[in-house]
Amino acid sequence: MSVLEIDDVEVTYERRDRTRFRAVAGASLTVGRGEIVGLVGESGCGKSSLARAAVGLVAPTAGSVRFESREVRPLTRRARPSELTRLQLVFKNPYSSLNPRRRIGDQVGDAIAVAGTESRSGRTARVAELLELVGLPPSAQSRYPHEFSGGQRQRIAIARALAADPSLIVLDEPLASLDASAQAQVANLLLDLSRRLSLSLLLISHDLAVVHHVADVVSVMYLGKIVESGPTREVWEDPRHPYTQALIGAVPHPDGSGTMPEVLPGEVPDPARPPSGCRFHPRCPHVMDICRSREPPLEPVGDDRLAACWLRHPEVGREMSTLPVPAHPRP
Ligand SMILES: Nc1ncnc2c1ncn2[C@@H]1O[C@H](COP(=O)(O)OP(=O)(O)OP(=O)(O)O)[C@@H](O)[C@H]1O
Repeated sequence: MSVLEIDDVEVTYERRDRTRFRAVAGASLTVGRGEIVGLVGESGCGKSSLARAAVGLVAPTAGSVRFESREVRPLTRRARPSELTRLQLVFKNPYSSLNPRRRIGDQVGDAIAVAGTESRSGRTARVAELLELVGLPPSAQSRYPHEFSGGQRQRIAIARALAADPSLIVLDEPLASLDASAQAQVANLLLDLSRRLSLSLLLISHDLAVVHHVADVVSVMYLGKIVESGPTREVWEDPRHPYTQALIGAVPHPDGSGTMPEVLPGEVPDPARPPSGCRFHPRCPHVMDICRSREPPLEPVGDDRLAACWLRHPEVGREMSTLPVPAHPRP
């Protein structure tokens, strides 16, 4: 059963010069109960915008979002609707979401009080329990945010999200500001929490290696669209979209030898002026004529797998086995 259903969502912004553009141009994804779904793509592809639509922080201009079978309506200035308590968001920068002048115990306690998941008398014990769940000692309660490392602050942010007894946490680049060892620890913590609490996670990251380590299923986003999705292991082993191939090719090797030579030329185009046809065509090493004029549909390319690429289209594409797949690090 799905916890979150994002159906053909569009998110439109307006620039200062009044031009409107779609940062999310019709994206769908689902998160099953206890499942970890990764959403990957370069910076500017619309991942955060989709995440904000998923939790009701921005109103989609088209499409719908359902959480636990109920429509997610954009939040107003009033309190967060109670049906959204079990849907939590953890932001990119854990420091900015913590109050520097309040002790950690009080901040986690506040989150419990807001969610109403524990009576006043049971709150202190619950704070200690939540901190323990994220691997912090009870003594952390009496300390202030600046006394913690980036990885510990992210753990505190996760503890606050857990205070609401969520069924789903959306994490927007939770590891981006951390060093490699803290990244690995927090990634393992997320895996562990998801399993122990049957917690669903939507993990947003520009780093496919992180998603490969943690997520059961992955969706790859490019310039506002999902271009590939499927079980993470299969996508990692056998990517069907040239963009996914390039992202995998750009993952640094574990031996520290750095990224492969330029596999993804250029940058993500301005979403206000998306390329015609397939949005990826100006950067695609396999571009064909049709790619410049017609947008490829997101279609099944095997069990539980989807890709939006003319190369995969039975009537248009070549056989996928003829495509070179870049070497990538083995887990
Ligand atoms: N509030 C906003 N107003 C106008 N444009 C915005 C706004 N938020 C994001 N954008 C633009 O929308 C596009 C998608 O941004 P978004 O943050 O969703 O992408 P992303 O893939 O999460 O990238 P990043 O990791 O850099 O945040 C970008 O071109 C960005 O500049």
